[in-house]
Amino acid sequence: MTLRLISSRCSIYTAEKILRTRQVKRKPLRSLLRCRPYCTSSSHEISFRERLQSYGEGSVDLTKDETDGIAVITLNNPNKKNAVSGKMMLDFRNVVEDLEAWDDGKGVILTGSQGTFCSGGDLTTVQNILTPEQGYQMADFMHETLTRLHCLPLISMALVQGNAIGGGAELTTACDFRVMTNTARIGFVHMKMGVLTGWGGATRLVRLVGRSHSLDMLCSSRLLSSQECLRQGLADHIIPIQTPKKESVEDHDDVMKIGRAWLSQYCRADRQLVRDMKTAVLGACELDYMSSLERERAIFNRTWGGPAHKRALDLNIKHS
Ligand SMILES: CC[C@H](C(=O)O)C(=O)SCCNC(=O)CCNC(=O)[C@H](O)C(C)(C)COP(=O)(O)OP(=O)(O)OC[C@H]1O[C@@H](n2cnc3c(N)ncnc32)[C@H](O)[C@@H]1OP(=O)(O)O
Repeated sequence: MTLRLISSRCSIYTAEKILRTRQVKRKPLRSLLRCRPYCTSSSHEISFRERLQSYGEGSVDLTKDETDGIAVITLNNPNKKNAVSGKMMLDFRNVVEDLEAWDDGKGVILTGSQGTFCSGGDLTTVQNILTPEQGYQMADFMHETLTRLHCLPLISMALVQGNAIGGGAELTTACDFRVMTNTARIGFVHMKMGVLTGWGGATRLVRLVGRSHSLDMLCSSRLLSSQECLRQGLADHIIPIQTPKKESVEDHDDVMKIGRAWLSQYCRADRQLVRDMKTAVLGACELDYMSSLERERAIFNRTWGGPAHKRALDLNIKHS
């Protein structure tokens, strides 16, 4: 029943993943539903969405380049360092749904406008949804959006300039790669703000950097330099910025060009191959060993003897 409800809004594969995410330690679904403290019936969800919409600053914008198959999601609320308002949470969901339907895509870049990434939840929106029930609904909504982003068959990269703070730091963990400029910082400042990670960041961070590094990053609330992020395995690449002063808006285009080129190195193969390889890797991260092998076999079988395979064989390639 729940699977059907979710799958009316997204692919079966994504729906399976969302359910799996919700099944804490493989508990039966029924016991998980008993754990959910608040009713999330569709009427509750609609009124919560209306509430989010009323906190209407900023936008989350999507551009899709059909030539190279790379899309860009831009968090756009520059007066508040791209803090995510209620409306932007809704925009974000629409953007992810759009990407789920984009069959021609290979990669996606998540970035912020005007030389900075994101300063977390918009504190005005936060002030207006402070009841435990509203907090739960907001977390549930963002968990689903970010799980669906994480599960896209596109190779995803967070391009971090300036600061990724609180929820902004959590957003970076929903991507496959994190590329930072040398002056950028990531800070899981939640505990300093008296709250836990509301957008699923702790769960994903532990999978990225392990238990002790995660506890260090989460419980210290400190801002991590790009060099530290690289050392700890949170960042994958650093883009050097020439100017020693603060990053400016003018840098943004250059940084985007370099970031895009960095992601493109993984998007050179045929569109379907890129998507299939991402799906296989995702399965290996999220499924048990045997299920992942089964999925990998099925995906492999789609490529074997296909046009890309035959073309490569005809070329008699030497891998020097
Ligand atoms: C589940 C997610 C979780 C939650 O929602 O509870 C979180 O995200 S917790 C973290 C919440 N975010 C913060 O606490 C960030 C607070 N902001 C800062 O620390 C700084 O503004 C910083 C480091 C992001 C940027 O510093 P900088 O010196 O470059 O800029 P300003 O401080 O002058 O900021 C400019 C302007 O933006 C406003 N601003 C910044 N962040 C937010 C925000 N999250 N919500 C609303 N408004 C924000 C800031 O107040 C300034 O406004 P102004 O009117 O010009 O004073």
